This record gives sequence, structure tokens and C-alpha cells, in this order.
Amino acid sequence: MLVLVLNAGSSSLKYSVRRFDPDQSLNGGVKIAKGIVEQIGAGDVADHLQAFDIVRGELAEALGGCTVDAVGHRVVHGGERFTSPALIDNEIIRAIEQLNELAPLHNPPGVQCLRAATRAWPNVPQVAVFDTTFHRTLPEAAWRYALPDELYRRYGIRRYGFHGTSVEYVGQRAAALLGVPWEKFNGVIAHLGNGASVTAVNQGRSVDTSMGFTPLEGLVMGTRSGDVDPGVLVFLLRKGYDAEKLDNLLNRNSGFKALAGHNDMRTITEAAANGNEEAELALETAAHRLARYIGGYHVACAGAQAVVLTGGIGENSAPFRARLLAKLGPLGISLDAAANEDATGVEEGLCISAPESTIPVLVIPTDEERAIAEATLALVGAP
Ligand SMILES: Nc1ncnc2c1ncn2[C@@H]1O[C@H](COP(=O)(O)OP(=O)(O)O)[C@@H](O)[C@H]1O
Ligand SMILES: CC(=O)OP(=O)(O)O
Ligand SMILES: [Mg+2]
Repeated sequence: MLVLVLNAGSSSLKYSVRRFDPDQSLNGGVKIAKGIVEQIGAGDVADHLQAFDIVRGELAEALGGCTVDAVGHRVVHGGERFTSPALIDNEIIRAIEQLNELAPLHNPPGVQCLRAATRAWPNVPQVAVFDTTFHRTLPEAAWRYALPDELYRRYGIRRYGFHGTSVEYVGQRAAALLGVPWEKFNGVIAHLGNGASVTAVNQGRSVDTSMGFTPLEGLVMGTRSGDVDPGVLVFLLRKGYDAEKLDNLLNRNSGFKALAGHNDMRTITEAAANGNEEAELALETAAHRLARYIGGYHVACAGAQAVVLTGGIGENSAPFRARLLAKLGPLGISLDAAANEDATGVEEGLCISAPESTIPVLVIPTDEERAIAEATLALVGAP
């Protein structure tokens, strides 16, 4: 049984194909193809529909005459309705489309890919797997904004949380590494990619998370501001900004891009090492805020058994990890500099804190595509 996974990011389309054999338990299956179309909208590829056609061409080549038996899609916002993966039909696609405004960088391309894939493979079951699902356990005290209830009832304004598929996957791996059952695991998990968020996990359940109504709240990100005083928005509206301009400012032209002129961690780190002061300040600002969240979430999760780092930055940027851990001393955490520089072993997960640290800090590579493939298979039925 072949499962194709499509992960539509804000500017990329990642895909992977896994084969699951009947005699195996899930276990991730066997990866037989993977790829990515990048720089959508900024390079030769105009939009996700064009990216989808490229992926389709690559798949035809990689799979020869074989066809896929199911398609799993990463959908970032599932609102309150989607508390588990959903089998796709037209009504479900429309319901996801209604959430477009709540994840403006992610749901629109997700919906484009859902439609393109159902057109391309009309007889193949398709499943949407939501970033929000893992956060359905947030207690109300964590998901409520201190706003009139009317706004929640009318527009669904509350905190949802994202990156859940990734957080659950690396969290389970961290628990396994520590020899703790997932239902007994408390930890703080930071997914640091182009979008970035932190989640507090208590007994294997999400109890707090830094992204909110949309994937804009919280940490300093590639092009997103993260937390700002909402008073800034009121002020700017009075200065003549409209919704479009605010959206562009906060989602596309803030974060590292605003502070350092670039949203790629490698470029920023190199600039800082060469004495660029803006780059240095951007890294400090991002690490400061993340450290503050980790401290807070140590409390929210009732005492972390581990801090887990994942995503493109968490997995690959040793300088950023060192900068972060230098700020976590008050939690009893200290860095093992040699382990942090050691890229080997990252496949399984790497402990980068010193042995005397009260809380281990683990680097665990995420695999959203694998988790989505398993969730897809679980819904459409094992081979
Ligand atoms: N080898 C590396 N060293 C440092 N940073 C890296 C490396 N590889 C990727 N990154 C950073 O990871 C980020 C992208 O992470 P990723 O999880 O792929 O993002 P997304 O899935 O949100 O597009 C970028 O800031 C990129 O610079
Ligand atoms: C939800 C989100 O921000 O996703 P990504 O990090 O892939 O942009
Ligand atoms: Mg990502």
C-alpha cells in the first residue's frame, strides 16, 4: 500500500511516498520517494498549483506505473470542528477553506493542493491531518483570551495552537528515549522552523502553546512578528494601515526578516559571526523570547522531564541552540558544547545538555510526513 503525503508550507510543497506492507505494524513504513518544491511565489514557481504539477511529474517518474493508494495532506488550521484527521470530500474542503483567514500563509495553499489532488486522483481516498488536532486538550484557561465571550461565540476567537503533528511525534520519541510512557511524559517542546512555536506537554497532552488564533502569536519567526502589544495594531490602524497592510507587515515582513534583513538562520548566524550588529540583536531577541517561554512552560507542564528542540533551526543550528541554552541556567540547564556541535546521532536524537543538568535538552528530528502517513493509513484502513 502506497501513501503519498503532501505538506503545503507557506512557500514550499514537500512530499513523500511510503510503502506499508500488510505484515508490518505501522512503524513508519518504508520511504520510497521524497522531494520539495521551494521558493514558491518568489522564484520560477508561481503558486502551489504549479508546484503540485511539478510534484506530480516527479511522482510519475519515481513510481513508474504504480499508483498511490491514499493521500495524506497537512492542513494547518482545523478550527474547533476538526479534532481528528478527516476523510476528504467537497464539503470538508469547503469547511477547511472557511478557515483560510485564520491561517493566511498555510490554509489557502493547503486547499489548493487538496483540490488539485482530488482532481488528479479522484478515486483515491484523501485525508487531511491537522496541526491543531494535538492541541484539542488545551485547558480553557490556556485557550481563552481575556476578551468578551461574544467574540469567541461569533468568530471562534480563541487560541488553537499549531505544529501539533510535529510536537506529538517528537514528544513521543523523546519519551521513548527517556524510557517514560507517553501518558506520563511532561516536557517543553519547541518546533523551530520558518514558523516557530513552543508547547507545554503534561501527561502526553498539550496544556499550553505559544501560537494562538492564527500561527502568528508567540516566538520571533522567519517573517512573522510573534507577540506584539495589540495596542500597536490599534495605533497603526489610526495611522491609516488597513487589514491588508497589517497582514503583510505581521505575517510577511516581520520577525528575522525585519530584524536582520533575512529569514534564513544560516545567513543570519554567519552575519552575526562577522560582526553584523542587527543579526546579533535578532538572534538575541529570538533566543530571549524563546528562553522566557521555556521557563514559563516548565511551570505550565508541571515540571519538564525534558526540553525538546526540533524543526529546521532546532535540528541544525548549533550556534542558536548554544545561545538558547546559555539563557536556561536558572532552570538548572547547562550545555554540553561538544555534544551540541556533534551532528552525528541526530537521526535518533541527541542530548545536548551537560550530564549535571537538572533537565535534559534533546534534539529530535521531526518527520511530519511520516506522522501524516501513519494517520492517513489509520483512517483509510491498513492494507
Ligand atoms: N544546516 C542548517 N543550519 C542552520 N539553520 C538551518 C539549517 N538548515 C535549515 N536551517 C533553518 O531552518 C529554517 C527552516 O526550517 P524548516 O523546518 O525547514 O521550515 P518550514 O518547514 O517552516 O519551512 C530556516 O531558518 C533555515 O535557515
Ligand atoms: C504552522 C506553521 O507555522 O507552520 P510552518 O512552520 O510550516 O510555517
Ligand atoms: Mg514546517
